[in-house]
Amino acid sequence: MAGGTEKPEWPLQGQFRRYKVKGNPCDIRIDETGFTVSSKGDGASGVVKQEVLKASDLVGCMCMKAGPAEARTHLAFFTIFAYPLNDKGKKRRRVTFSFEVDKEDTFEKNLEIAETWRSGVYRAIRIFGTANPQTDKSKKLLMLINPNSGPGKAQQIYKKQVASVFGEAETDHEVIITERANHAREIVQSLNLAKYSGIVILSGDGLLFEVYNGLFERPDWEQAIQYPIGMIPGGSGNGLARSLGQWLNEPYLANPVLVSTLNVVYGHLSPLDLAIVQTAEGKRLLSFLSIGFGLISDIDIESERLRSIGEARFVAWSFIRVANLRKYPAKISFKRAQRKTSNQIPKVRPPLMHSQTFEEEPEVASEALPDHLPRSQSVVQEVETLYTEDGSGQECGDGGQQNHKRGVESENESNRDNHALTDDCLIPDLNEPVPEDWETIEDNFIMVHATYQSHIATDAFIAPEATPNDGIMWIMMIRGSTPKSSIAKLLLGLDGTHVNVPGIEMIPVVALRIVPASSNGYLNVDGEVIPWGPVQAHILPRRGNIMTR
Ligand SMILES: Nc1ncnc2c1ncn2[C@@H]1O[C@H](COP(=O)(O)OP(=O)(O)OP(=O)(O)O)[C@@H](O)[C@H]1O
Repeated sequence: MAGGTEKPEWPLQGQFRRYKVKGNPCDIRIDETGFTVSSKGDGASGVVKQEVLKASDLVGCMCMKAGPAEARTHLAFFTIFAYPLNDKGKKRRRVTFSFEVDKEDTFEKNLEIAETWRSGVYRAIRIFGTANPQTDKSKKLLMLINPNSGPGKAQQIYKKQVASVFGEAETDHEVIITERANHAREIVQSLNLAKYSGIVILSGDGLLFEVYNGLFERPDWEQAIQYPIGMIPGGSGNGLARSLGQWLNEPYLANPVLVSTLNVVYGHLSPLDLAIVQTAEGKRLLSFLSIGFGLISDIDIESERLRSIGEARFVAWSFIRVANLRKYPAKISFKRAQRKTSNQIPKVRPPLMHSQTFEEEPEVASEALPDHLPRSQSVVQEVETLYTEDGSGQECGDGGQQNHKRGVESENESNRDNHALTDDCLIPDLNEPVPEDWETIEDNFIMVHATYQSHIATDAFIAPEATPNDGIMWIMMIRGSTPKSSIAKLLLGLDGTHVNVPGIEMIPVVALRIVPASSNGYLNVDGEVIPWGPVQAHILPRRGNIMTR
């Protein structure tokens, strides 16, 4: 066994003293289920306290040497990092365990033992994850940060929250701060995808829309859109990150950034539904969130002027818009999905399993930790300096001077129609009549919004039954005849209960055509405006790959 006892391999068991914690040495063990530490109290009764961290809550392990204050220079140390749920399952918290390795006379030999434990921790993490494909850990991630997203805090979020978890998890990555609208799109259009294990967005949904459309515009788009994507919320519209939290039954709201960062460091890939949108000009766009017009779209677009207040902008603008309801004459056609019925209360998911910890871990403050050893691979990023793609350093804060630009009308002149799709066989061209098995509703509408994710924003739980990969677009439809009281109820709580409010129709579909009959309005795809006019979308079930736990 590691730690001075014989058998090296698996599971690892040993006895070590905890760094800077008084008391007897602890028995520790790492196996497929995770990490267990048993500590015996003083005295004859010697109550044994056991704590268990599930493998799925472990993120990494670091080996260290003694700091300058430590006289026993032959010691080595290892620290295990984990993010278990708290006892009520309402939040994830950081837990560290640091151990001294004092089995041998020399630092080098003790370090070897510490390294065995480090490998054991990563083995436990990997074994837990074998059921799902994972991102290729031998390559680095490309992280794109929009310094102007939402209230402009994305770089701060990276420095203060994301970089430390990436360091603990040895998640090698390269950061690019986007310099202007469409920068991310241009980067991914010509990116050597083989160089990276995936792309992580630290921003709002708008930057992911750019990335997906950059991938969609590549000649190899059919493979490119399957590229692993990670999403860490940093904008004012974070619908996908919130939807993933909902699906995974994570306590997302307690710490959205941590929960989403953990999705990235685990790097399991889950299939993600995407949709192809065809506009009247013959353009095709790739969408991962929603398409619609009317009330919610208007609120999303018009509240843009309040973006400095972050996600609260949607609520604030709702009050203004509901007082001045607009109605839009239009023809809505759709192919109904076979598998779901509409307007149901969502099923409650089983609670997550907890790691078994008896008390809040007395966290070892990072300054109290021994010195980190330089690692063989360059895996811990310097937090102060972010790296551009060519490797030249770029100080945080450089990239925020560009104006935030909305809309995709003019941005992609070169959007050539190279998407001769097998999937297009499903649906006719936009200027052809819809097939006979489609349904059509012609009316005045307060809104029509089709979403493939449960949330289109943190507070907008539009489609309670939607999961990221069920192959369904949920149309939420409100007709002009719906009483204002129903609309008010809806906007007071887009919390999933709205599906039972009279006048709110939820229709599961796989394809949708919108033909507006009014001269103007906002057509919204993933929070971006596209030109007002006929448009249709169809689902590409499970075509994307999103990083999840
Ligand atoms: N450096 C930059 N300066 C200005 N705009 C940028 C920059 N980088 C990216 N953008 C643009 O900002 C848009 C919105 O970004 P994002 O979605 O990340 O933030 P958001 O606050 O959530 O925005 P939204 O208003 O779309 O919800 C992106 O579509 C992108 O085109």
